[in-house]
Amino acid sequence: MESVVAAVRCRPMSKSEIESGNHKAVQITSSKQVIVSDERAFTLNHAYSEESSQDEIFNDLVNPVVEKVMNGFNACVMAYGQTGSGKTFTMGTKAKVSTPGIVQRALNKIISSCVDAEIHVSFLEVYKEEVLDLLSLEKKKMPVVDFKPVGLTLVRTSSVESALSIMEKGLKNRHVGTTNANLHSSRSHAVFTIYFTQRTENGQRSSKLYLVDLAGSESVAAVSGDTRREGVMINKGLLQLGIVMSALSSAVQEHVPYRNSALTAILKDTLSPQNFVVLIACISPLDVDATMTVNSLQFASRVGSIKGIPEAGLLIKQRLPVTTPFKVPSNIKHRVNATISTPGSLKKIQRPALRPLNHTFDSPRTPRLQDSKKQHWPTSTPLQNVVKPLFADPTPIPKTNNALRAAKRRSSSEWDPLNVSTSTVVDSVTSNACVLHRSCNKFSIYSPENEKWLRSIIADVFREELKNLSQTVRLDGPSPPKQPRRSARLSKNNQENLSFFEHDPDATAITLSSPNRNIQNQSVSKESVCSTNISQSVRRSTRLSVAPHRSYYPEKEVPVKAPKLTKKAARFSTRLSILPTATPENAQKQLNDVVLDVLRSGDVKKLQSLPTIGPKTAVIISNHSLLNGPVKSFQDLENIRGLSKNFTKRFLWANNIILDE
Ligand SMILES: Nc1ncnc2c1ncn2[C@@H]1O[C@H](COP(=O)(O)OP(=O)(O)OP(=O)(O)O)[C@@H](O)[C@H]1O
Repeated sequence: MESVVAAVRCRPMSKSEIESGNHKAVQITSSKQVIVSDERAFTLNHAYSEESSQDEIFNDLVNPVVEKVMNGFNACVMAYGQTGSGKTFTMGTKAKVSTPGIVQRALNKIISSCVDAEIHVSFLEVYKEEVLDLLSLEKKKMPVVDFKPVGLTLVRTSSVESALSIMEKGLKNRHVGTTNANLHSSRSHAVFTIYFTQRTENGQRSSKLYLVDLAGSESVAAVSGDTRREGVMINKGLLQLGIVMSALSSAVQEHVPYRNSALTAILKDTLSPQNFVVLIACISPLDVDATMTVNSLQFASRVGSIKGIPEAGLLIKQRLPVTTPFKVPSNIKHRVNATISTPGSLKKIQRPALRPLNHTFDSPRTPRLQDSKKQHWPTSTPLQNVVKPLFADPTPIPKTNNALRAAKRRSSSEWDPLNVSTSTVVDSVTSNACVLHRSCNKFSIYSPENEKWLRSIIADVFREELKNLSQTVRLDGPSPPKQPRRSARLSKNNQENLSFFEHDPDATAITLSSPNRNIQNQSVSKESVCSTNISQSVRRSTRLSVAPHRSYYPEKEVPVKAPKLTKKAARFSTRLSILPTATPENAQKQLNDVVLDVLRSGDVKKLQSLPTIGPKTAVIISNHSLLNGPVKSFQDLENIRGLSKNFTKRFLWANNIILDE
């Protein structure tokens, strides 16, 4: 049996419809095909004509599903179609039906087949997007939490009669109205659920059978008021049901929007490929309903294309919890966390608990083996013998940059007795360790993976050994000259320089008069050198602040810059410079002559050097000189046109001109 079955059932025309002269537009051409208005053909799993009976529908479509429910599977049987197309008739969700529908037959089948099973029923409706419990007295609204109506009334039943009476009780609460197509039209989606529970040898088996009588899809264009609002909400629920079915039938796995409506939310349990779903599209045979018929058949075709693999409830319970790739099981969480370092902090390097073979190679910077582990190491190894000749290796160090740096490190840190670089020794020891490893296979002290840490260990060990060796050599034989501290060397040099200065100051002058230091010989004095020596006991910064080279270098004569004169002052100084040497007796006369000469020149620039003569006045005097010849005396200034009457008086006073009486 297929998990999703889509069938079509065409209702017969009523007497009134025949009398009114309606034409038939639907033809059931085979057990699976239906043709609408001789134009649209639909092929579904089953196609039932007007002559089909309730018994036939149940046996073909529902009976196999009921058997699956009794075997632990969930199932859903839905009647879908336009209003007045026979959904309620087919489902049997009507009180006092003349012909039992699917609900009655399913109850009869389940209750009569399984005596030892527990049967519960519930009945709810979805009206205007609200979920109402039809079996509660007050017809309470129920919130839907986690796709389940909270507080739904479940009634246990053991007989078909009691179950049907329960359903009829609920039907009294159902919203029913009148539409153009149906005098007793269902205005809500009704869901009658049969809960089947049976104890087996393997455990308890629970399953559900949803029997859904959907409200009729209808055009809301011709209606108004409450009916219109009801129609809008009904269509909304059906539209969302169609979207869910489309998502389920899609070849590409996509999000199924169960939450978009109350109807799809409460049917989520059963509307999935893991359950059995039977959709019966009820259609009207009338040609006037052809459009709605085509819509219903399209919906049924979509549902029929859903391919699923049903799973029994018991099997679902036994499935192991699925772990997503991002979810770390709690039992290994601490181990996973240990591998993730905090950003910004360095991961602590854990060295393996391996030690060099010679105990003299122990370094305080490397972990020590426990005694229990140490006893497995050989007491004497050839490593010591291999290493020893290295200290006497007279191979000269290649003067590369690295070698220079290594030499610098040696000179600054430790004495190197045989001029062997640390890196060379470490390289040699590492390679010898490799040789040793090959000869003693059971000790995996060296491998390409741990070469780095092995190098570091050997470097540490080598430094320690070098220290010990240098001490031994000092005890045994003459130790090499140890370089004194830099500060001591500097003070010694200064003392030497002092005595050198005392005995041969000229030689010092020659030394200091190198091209880099342009010093003159006579600048060096004994006093300055003495002051240098005295200052050795004070800080270097202090010594520098009173540096003796100040006395070596004579202070240069800084040329005195002349203050920048203003234009007027410059003119005045020019005028003074042209004054000849005068004596007190003829000074006034000479001044008068100089000023008069300037007036006679008629030069505009020279004229402006005189007080009270500005650019305009200079031009006036210059023009006058051009026209009438040079000015002969100071009195001529009174005759120059353009000058004020007081100009001559001001000019004479400003230029210290005193005329003879
Ligand atoms: N297969 C059928 N055989 C005989 N009569 C039928 C059949 N299907 C429907 N009818 C009759 O058609 C009328 C309308 O049917 P029904 O109430 O089931 O429609 P509906 O789809 O439920 O309408 P609504 O959506 O408005 O509730 C009823 O009187 C019913 O008896």
